[in-house]
Amino acid sequence: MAFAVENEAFFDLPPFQLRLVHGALPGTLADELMTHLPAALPWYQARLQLFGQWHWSPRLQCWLGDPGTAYRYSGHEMRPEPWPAILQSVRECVSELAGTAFNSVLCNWYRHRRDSMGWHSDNEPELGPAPLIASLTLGEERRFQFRRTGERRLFAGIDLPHNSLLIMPPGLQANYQHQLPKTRRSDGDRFNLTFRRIETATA
Ligand SMILES: O=C(O)CCC(=O)C(=O)O
Ligand SMILES: [Fe+2]
Repeated sequence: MAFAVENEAFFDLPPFQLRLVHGALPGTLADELMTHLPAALPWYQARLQLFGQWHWSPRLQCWLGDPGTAYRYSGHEMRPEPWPAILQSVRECVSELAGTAFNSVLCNWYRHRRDSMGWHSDNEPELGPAPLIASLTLGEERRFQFRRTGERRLFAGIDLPHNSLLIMPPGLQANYQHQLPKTRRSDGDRFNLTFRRIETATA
């Protein structure tokens, strides 16, 4: 079930409710980010090992955070890069909307419709047992999908338009997985910034 109030929509993934805020950032800031994110962030393409074979990750990414927010991901210690000036007000705006003091962000750049992210949940131990994750989309609209952990059947899909913020509440990650599949529909650049709070931060 889904319903909308003014600039927000709510989606039930029982027993959790997701909140999608439309027009999350001032429009001029969202447009400015579209122009400047490619050069302003330290993007790279990761190499991933899958069933013994090495592949290029189907997207660009980078990890930003406060000092002390190192993070283990697929067995690698990820040292965050510092926050660039262009993201300071974005971080404040997203923290305010989500009511959470985020100290790190994973940035993803989907360059075209064949870029994607496979099924997973954001359940790294550094995030604590029940993290709240706030996911900001800029650029091309793409569909974000959910399934219950341990099931193959698709449970829900939510279209994430430009300048929207999806708030995934505490508890969701332990019970649902999500993915961003390839698509045939849209083909432009999409940036996604998933704001997180590393509970084990040392600084
Ligand atoms: O691109 C998205 O909307 C999702 C990204 C994501 O799931 C993640 O960074 O963990
Ligand atoms: Fe995720």
